[in-house]
Amino acid sequence: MTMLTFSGLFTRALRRPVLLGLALACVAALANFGLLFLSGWLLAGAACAGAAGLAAQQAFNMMLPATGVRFFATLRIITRYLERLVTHDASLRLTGRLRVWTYTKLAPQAPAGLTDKRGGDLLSRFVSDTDRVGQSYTDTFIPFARALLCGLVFAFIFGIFLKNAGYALALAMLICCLLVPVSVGLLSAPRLRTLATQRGAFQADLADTLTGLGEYLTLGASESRLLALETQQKSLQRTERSLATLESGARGLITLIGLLTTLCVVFLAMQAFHQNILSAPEIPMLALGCLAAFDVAQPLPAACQAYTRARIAAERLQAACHAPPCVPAPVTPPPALHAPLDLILHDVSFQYPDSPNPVLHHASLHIRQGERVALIGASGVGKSSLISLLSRFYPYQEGDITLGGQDLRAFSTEDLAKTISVAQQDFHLFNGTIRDTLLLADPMADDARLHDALRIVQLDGFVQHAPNGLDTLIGDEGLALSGGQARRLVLAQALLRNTPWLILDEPTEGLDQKTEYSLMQSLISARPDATLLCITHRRTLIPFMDRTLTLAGGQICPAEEVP
Ligand SMILES: Nc1ncnc2c1ncn2[C@@H]1O[C@H](COP(=O)(O)OP(=O)(O)OP(=O)(O)O)[C@@H](O)[C@H]1O
Repeated sequence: MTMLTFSGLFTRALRRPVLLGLALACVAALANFGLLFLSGWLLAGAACAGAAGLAAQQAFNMMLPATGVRFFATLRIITRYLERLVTHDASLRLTGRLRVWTYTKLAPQAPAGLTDKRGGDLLSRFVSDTDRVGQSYTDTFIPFARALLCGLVFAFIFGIFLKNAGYALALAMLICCLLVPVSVGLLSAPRLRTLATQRGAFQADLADTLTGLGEYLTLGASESRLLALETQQKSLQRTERSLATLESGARGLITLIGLLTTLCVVFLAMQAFHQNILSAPEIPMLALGCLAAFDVAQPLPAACQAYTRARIAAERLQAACHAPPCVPAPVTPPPALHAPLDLILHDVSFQYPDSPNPVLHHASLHIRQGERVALIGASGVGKSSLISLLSRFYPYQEGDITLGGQDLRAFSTEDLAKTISVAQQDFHLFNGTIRDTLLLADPMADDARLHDALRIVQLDGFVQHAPNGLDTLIGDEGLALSGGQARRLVLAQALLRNTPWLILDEPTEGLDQKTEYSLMQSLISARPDATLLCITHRRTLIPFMDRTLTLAGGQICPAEEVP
């Protein structure tokens, strides 16, 4: 069912290249058959003429069949090349479309809908599963369609020369093209399901291990982790070996059936020769043609396994992509925002999906445009969760939130990002240079603007002394930076976005008091008009704010009112 869904999605656009690929594959197979068929006749005919004396030698026309052999040999090479070109191009394009489709389904689920999914497994679905589904036409449809179409033609040609040989070939082809591959497919299916689960778990564990290698080393757990990965790798190899054994066993069986059929054809041809129905050169012609005919059946066991692999991959993709976004996308374009861009929460209640405890419980709040507000509260009370609500990462269950008088539900995360810049507490930095990191926030910013943002967050000195200035690499997750430097780089990104609202979650965590003071001073003088919501545990930031609110027990109230 899931494969059909994907077929419906993609075949229309790719029907032409897939059909062209199939036509080329059939021509290549027929050319291969013609080559051996004619070569058998030519060799035997030339030998017979040679043995029959000078007159027979001179009467034997070598030129025409030799030209035919050359023609088939050339045709086989050219059509095989073109078939690969066309089918690989089609399958790469299909994989590309599938990856775009997967992305468009996964992206709206982020971040809330992806918290229960493992990064390595998701990556494996995104890369390997899309690949398998994308290649299903070239790996499955084309080999099967070619085998059935060409099988019919081969049997028909044999039937022209010798009816019984045609029937024998048709029966053997039917066994090799349907019975053997389908049996392999059925026997492989449970193993392929196990393999998909094992591979997903292995890739997820491997990704986690590589990400947390430092932690494993410092915790002294690296050896046990490597041992666990090795055990997983071994069981993966065992499953793969059993699949390879099944596939090669089936290929062996097809070869055996091909040889037995050839013997049968030779036997029938000998009888026909004695009855003067066939000439002597036609016996090796039919024998070699019979061997060539089975070439199209050889890839079918692997094709059946490829089909099951693709079906499982399609199911895995559907499973990852089918979930609706945690926050439904607005159905109409976002309304225009007009000043004043006040933020008002009225009686808002929120709890995480599958969590019994509400984080916000009938909470209310009013922040006027241009205000600077600190939000404090005990750890785990829900301060960062409030940011997630304002970024539309999660839906709130009760109450209303408005920005500039407009309901927040009318905006998507991307719409809101045009008005609100957020520097998260748990940020992510991509591996790249300082310049790349900053340009993510404002791709049009010139060096002067980048340096200006770095100056405000007190990083200009560091960048000036860095070996490559703005082109210094920051490493994975900013590993080449200190915690405070990485946090300030994220702050610089938020500033570069130049939005009227700034929400900063613990912006000065990890900074000494002097740097913290300079940073806040230059931030406020650079953006005196910005509305600032600053979540902090640090009392040192409070003098920079107009007022302080406290979040406690799911409610937000002025700090002075907290008992
Ligand atoms: N994605 C999530 N799914 C379920 N529960 C969550 C999720 N994120 C946070 N929580 C829970 O929600 C509560 C509030 O967490 P939150 O991170 O908002 O607290 P906080 O006030 O920002 O804490 P801190 O000051 O330590 O950063 C916590 O009990 C936390 O366990």
